Amino acid sequence: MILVVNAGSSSVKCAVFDGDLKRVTTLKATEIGGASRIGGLPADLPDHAAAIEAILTALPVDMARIRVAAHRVVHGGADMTAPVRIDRDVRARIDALSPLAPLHNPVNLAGIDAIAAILPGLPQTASFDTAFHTTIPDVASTYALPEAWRARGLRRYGFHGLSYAALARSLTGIPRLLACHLGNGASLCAIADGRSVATTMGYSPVSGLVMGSRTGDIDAMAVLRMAEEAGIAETGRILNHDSGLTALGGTNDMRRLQADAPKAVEAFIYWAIRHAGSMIAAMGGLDAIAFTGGIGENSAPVRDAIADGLAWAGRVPVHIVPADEEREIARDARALTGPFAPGDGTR
Ligand SMILES: Nc1ncnc2c1ncn2[C@@H]1O[C@H](COP(=O)(O)OP(=O)(O)O)[C@@H](O)[C@H]1O
Ligand SMILES: CC(=O)OP(=O)(O)O
Ligand SMILES: [Mg+2]
Repeated sequence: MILVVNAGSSSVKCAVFDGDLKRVTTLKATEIGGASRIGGLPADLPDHAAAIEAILTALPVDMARIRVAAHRVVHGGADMTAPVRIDRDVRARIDALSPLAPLHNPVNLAGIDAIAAILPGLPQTASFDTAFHTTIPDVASTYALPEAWRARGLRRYGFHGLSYAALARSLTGIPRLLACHLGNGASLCAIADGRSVATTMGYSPVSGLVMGSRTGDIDAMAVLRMAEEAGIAETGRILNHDSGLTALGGTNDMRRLQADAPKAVEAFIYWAIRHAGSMIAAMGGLDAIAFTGGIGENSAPVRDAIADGLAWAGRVPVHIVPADEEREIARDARALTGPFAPGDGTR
């Protein structure tokens, strides 16, 4: 069986799949380091390592039958564009990319290290959120910076790729699909004939849409002004943790915002529509819209407002697709570790 670890900034979702990619079980820890819960019940989880240990203890699965642990890693940089077996070199490269995805790569590594400590010797794989976007043409991924800076890897990468890959796998035959991953992190992707051709996030997951706690697009000079006054580290923290819906409406919880903070919801919807126009232009039109992620799957008012704001592009079918990053990660791990023999369970 395959153990999938999807570590987010404040949550960890673990899922177990069998060799046919059938989901055997799932367990999620939320609000790690705060009012933590596992499977909805209160639990004391000071950090991600504690959360993973508690999840593995609680999972109704014989750990001896786990053959590989497969991780979501948000930033793979310019080099890691396909799923890989994790070794010391890969671990170091994921670590080196942490400044580019400060809410994500460090907790992805915490997951990898926790598994190595709890299940020593178990093979581990990484699937990257950036990988789906390698099909984006250079014209769209290039920042207009001097060559010396572009050579250092400053370019648009794009994220939520595991979610988009799963979505594109389930919605086939759509020439120009606008995919909207609206969760705590939020992005849009122009998917033409199943391939990413444009996306709203860039060098890091901070750009594009207004998000739960990230600014979305902001003028580079405004960032420099902030860095001058607050310092680089504090500015990074503000842009990633204190901004977005949290800054405009006092919380990153869309349910509470819908009840209490209409201006914040309006900003979220307004920028989703504005950026969607850019995605539609990149595809030369629109044939369908797909929503996924916690907001995309659950908030009909947000979905309807975005679809209404795009009526000028034609009334097109709207799909709601449950985000299934975990199965995509399990699929990658299975491909890396080879076919599972019938009855194969031991390491
Ligand atoms: N019924 C709902 N209506 C509106 N928003 C919802 C609903 N359920 C969940 N959400 C929102 O989904 C967001 C979290 O999305 P999710 O994809 O679970 O996050 P993450 O990016 O951390 O995986 C939160 O803003 C939450 O309030
Ligand atoms: C890349 C990213 O933004 O992920 P999440 O939505 O899980 O924060
Ligand atoms: Mg998410």
